[in-house]
Amino acid sequence: MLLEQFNAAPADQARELLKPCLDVDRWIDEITRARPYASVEDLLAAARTAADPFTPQELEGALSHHPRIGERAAGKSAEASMSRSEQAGVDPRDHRVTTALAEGNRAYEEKFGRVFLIRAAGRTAEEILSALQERLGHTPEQEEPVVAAQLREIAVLRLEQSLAA
Ligand SMILES: NC(=O)NC1=NC(=O)NC1=O
Repeated sequence: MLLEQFNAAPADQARELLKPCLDVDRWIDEITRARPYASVEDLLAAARTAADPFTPQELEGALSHHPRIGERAAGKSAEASMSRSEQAGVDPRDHRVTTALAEGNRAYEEKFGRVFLIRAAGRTAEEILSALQERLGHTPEQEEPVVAAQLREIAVLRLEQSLAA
């Protein structure tokens, strides 16, 4: 959908485009209500700051839509196909990488009680693994803003893609 269409669309269609980017109603509402946007950059800037900070409940809800790193999202939904392309840097046939990621994901989930989330697009498996190791050393308080920032980065990338589509 192009910017002009996004600006002019009925609110529920605008919301449908935003939801696979980041499933936080307050974020979707704020961006939808602030239409029309003069440029794609203005819209992406709004996406970077809307509904900031997220509540813990909003974070948990949004995280539930993201498959683990190294696990291919199944299905044909916009979300699943975007997730698969974002994780293109992780070769599921590279057992060293997939094993290390599986172990890191498990350790992270044990420590933080939620899935390890990272903006995977543009990152190699090695870069993801080193970020995972580094973040395993965080306290929950240190980690929460990092998770929120990664969710936003993914949301902005997905929104940019959806507007170009
Ligand atoms: N657990 C994750 O980090 N998942 C993901 N990161 C992305 O960039 N896309 C995903 O699906």
